[in-house]
Amino acid sequence: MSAIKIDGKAYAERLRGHVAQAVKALPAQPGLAVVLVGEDPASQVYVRSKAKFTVETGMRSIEHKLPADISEDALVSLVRDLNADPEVDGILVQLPLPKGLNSDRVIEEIHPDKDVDGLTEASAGRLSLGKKGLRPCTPTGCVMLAKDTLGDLSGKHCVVLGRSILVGKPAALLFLEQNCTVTIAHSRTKDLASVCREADILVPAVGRPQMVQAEWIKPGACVIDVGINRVPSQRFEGKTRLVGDVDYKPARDVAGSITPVPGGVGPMTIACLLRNTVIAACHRRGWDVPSILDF
Ligand SMILES: NC(=O)C1=CN([C@@H]2O[C@H](COP(=O)(O)OP(=O)(O)OC[C@H]3O[C@@H](n4cnc5c(N)ncnc54)[C@H](OP(=O)(O)O)[C@@H]3O)[C@@H](O)[C@H]2O)C=CC1
Ligand SMILES: Nc1nc(=O)c2c([nH]1)NC[C@@H]1CN(c3ccc(C(=O)N[C@@H](CCC(=O)O)C(=O)O)cc3)C=[N+]21
Repeated sequence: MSAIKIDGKAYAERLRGHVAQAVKALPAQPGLAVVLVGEDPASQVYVRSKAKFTVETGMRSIEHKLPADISEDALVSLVRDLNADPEVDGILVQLPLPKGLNSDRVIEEIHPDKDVDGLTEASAGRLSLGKKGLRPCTPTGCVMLAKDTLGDLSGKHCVVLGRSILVGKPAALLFLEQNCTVTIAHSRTKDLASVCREADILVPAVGRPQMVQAEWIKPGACVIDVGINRVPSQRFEGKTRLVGDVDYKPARDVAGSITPVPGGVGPMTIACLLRNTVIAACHRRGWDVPSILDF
């Protein structure tokens, strides 16, 4: 039996359609500011597609591209200007920042009401306390795909592999919010294979190409592969290709459902960012959040 392929690309397209519909019904156009520091090629690709989809869904995209040698104070002062700008509803500072810039300090400057990445202390605190707030995009995308595939997640055992601030830790909290029984595994976990094999929902977010083997997967489990790893292509010399943290082909024979890479969680991250921008705009400007954005 081959696993159901969870089509994150199609789900993300649908979600962007809902965002566009929501935006049309608003009294004014939300704006998303993206700050890119330096010339990292992967970051440039992401920022370009964020801007493209922001415009496609009817919102305003405000892009700030800054040289890698910008001072931390200048960057902080840009974030403060964006906080004060009434036309800006969401602020995203693309990570990682070039060496020498303290990303903690810069992120902490973002006003929590505009924190569409969900990375400030205020947003993280609200998530961990179960209060309303902006939730991190990639973990939200993971929950959406799992719910779309499995329905109610109550009582399911979810194993999150990785505990980063951007992905693993918030993913664990969001699956907990769905009443899952959650295990967080990481580099010090003993016998990863057996821990993973307990999972009804397995969420690898480690950044190690094809680390998760078919034998680590409980037959029938739902696998949400967050990893995005660029490796040399075997077919074309000098070219690269994207692979996840899961050894996809053999895993397909064991899992009940699985996200591909590319075309899985990646596109969901951007769609959730757009959704967060609408939610932020509604909260800030005193509008009701359109119910079409519920999931
Ligand atoms: N699809 C998307 O939209 C996104 C994808 N990503 C991708 O997700 C992956 C993870 O990203 P991110 O969380 O930022 O990465 P980090 O490097 O910040 O975190 C990796 C986590 O994996 C754990 N880990 C590393 N090696 C092992 C190992 N051998 N065994 C067990 N655990 C291990 C680390 O454990 P410890 O804490 O103990 O060191 C850490 O908690 C990357 O491939 C990244 O590209 C990231 C963001 C968005
Ligand atoms: N402040 C901040 N917030 C982030 O959310 C953030 C960040 N910094 N830095 C980098 C990571 C990574 N990330 C991705 C977004 C989209 C895809 C994506 O769309 N991937 C496509 C493929 C894209 C390709 O072909 O390269 C897919 O998986 O199908 C991947 C990864 C967001 N991140």
